[in-house]
Amino acid sequence: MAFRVIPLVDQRRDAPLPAPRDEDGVRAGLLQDRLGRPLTDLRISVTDRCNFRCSYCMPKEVFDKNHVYLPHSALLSFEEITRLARVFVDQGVRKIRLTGGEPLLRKNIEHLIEQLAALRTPDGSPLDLTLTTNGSLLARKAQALKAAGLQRVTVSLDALDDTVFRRMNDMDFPVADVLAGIDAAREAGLGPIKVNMVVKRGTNEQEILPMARHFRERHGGDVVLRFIEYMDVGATNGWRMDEVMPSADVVAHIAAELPLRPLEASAPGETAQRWAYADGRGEIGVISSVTQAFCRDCSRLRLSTEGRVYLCLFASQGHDLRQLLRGGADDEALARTVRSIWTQRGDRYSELRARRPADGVAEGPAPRRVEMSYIGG
Ligand SMILES: Nc1nc2c(ncn2[C@@H]2O[C@H](COP(=O)(O)OP(=O)(O)OP(=O)(O)O)[C@@H](O)[C@H]2O)c(=O)[nH]1
Ligand SMILES: C[S@@+](CC[C@H](N)C(=O)[O-])C[C@H]1O[C@@H](n2cnc3c(N)ncnc32)[C@H](O)[C@@H]1O
Ligand code: SF4
Ligand code: SF4
Repeated sequence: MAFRVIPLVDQRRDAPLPAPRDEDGVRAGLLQDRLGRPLTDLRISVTDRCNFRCSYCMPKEVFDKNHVYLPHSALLSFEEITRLARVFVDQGVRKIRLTGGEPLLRKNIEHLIEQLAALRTPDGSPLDLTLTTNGSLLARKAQALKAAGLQRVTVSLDALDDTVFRRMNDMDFPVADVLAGIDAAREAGLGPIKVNMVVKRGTNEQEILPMARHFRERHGGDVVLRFIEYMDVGATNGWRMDEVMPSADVVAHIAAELPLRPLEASAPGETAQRWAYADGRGEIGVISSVTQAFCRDCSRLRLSTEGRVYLCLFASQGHDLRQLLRGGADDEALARTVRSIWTQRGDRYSELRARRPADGVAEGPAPRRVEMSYIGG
């Protein structure tokens, strides 16, 4: 596989902040973008570092050689993150996901969780506060995360077999420790727990059925396993269409042994299509970002570790809020900027890519996209 080296500077190109506008895009009290999509979901990257080197995300050949990680001074502090989160919540955000990189590597992450858990929507409701983790530190941190106010976790796990797991994440880490993390999260009450498995054809598709059997037999309906199509996100993973296993194939593969029936979406804009086991013992989800794009309902905004706002996972430029924040902007100025950014948004990368199935790559945004570990997966 050929890897190109993308120096950090490419991740830091800024889109100019739009001139603040007001009222446009605010309909029925909801801030909407140019395609009528509300802003309800904020994903915050708390670190660009990780202790895994998943080939589809942070390939060792790039991230252990020429990659420059953010210096500590560039990172938003917990107070800065919370202040921005409050501004987003006032604009309609109802769900906050902490991610990265590996969010449990960020020192004292539970202090940030405490601050975010105290936020309330304008009608006084708590937020849906969650976190995505590779599970490596979860067994030891689950109780503290729960005590700090985290509601639930999503754990990434690509295989049950140690050899296949290592092939995916390029680290010598036992699957048993991730499974212990999932058990600890359940015991701590961090449910409903979701387990995300990226399927890479030729690498881990033989693990689909063992994973389905394991989670249904051990956890029944308490853990929802979701299969994710391998995406062409970032610029370093050497993505090829022939390594994508379409969700339809995953569903057919499982249903041949364990019959499935489709379920309704549980929330508008949900990334996963849900399927129930016909015998009632739990459900699975499939996230078909490549073969069945879901941009139409995309209500997600991403805040990078150093305070840049990205309107799409495949963006190549962000809007720098840290500069405004550290330049003394008050909350109303920040809110006006957020409204302007969102109301001018028209991103729908995956939909555009799907229209060009020949090579699977859209013309849309510039090819040098930011990495998922930086923007927040
Ligand atoms: N193309 C695309 N893929 C996404 C987007 N959001 C999430 N994904 C993919 O879906 C995977 C799972 O997303 P999660 O982080 O679990 O978020 P979620 O599905 O919104 O989470 P729940 O609230 O638990 O349903 C991610 O790791 C991505 O691979 C998105 O906006 N665009
Ligand atoms: C970037 S990681 C960050 C959080 C944490 N380190 C983890 O792995 O759960 C978030 C999610 O992105 C997914 N992901 C990363 N690269 C991907 C790709 N190329 N295609 C699909 N999903 C990807 C991972 O599987 C993981 O579930
Ligand atoms: S997917 Fe998560 S665990 Fe894997 S390299 Fe990316 S950030 Fe790390
Ligand atoms: S490709 Fe961009 S616009 Fe489409 S669902 Fe993903 S983040 Fe949203």
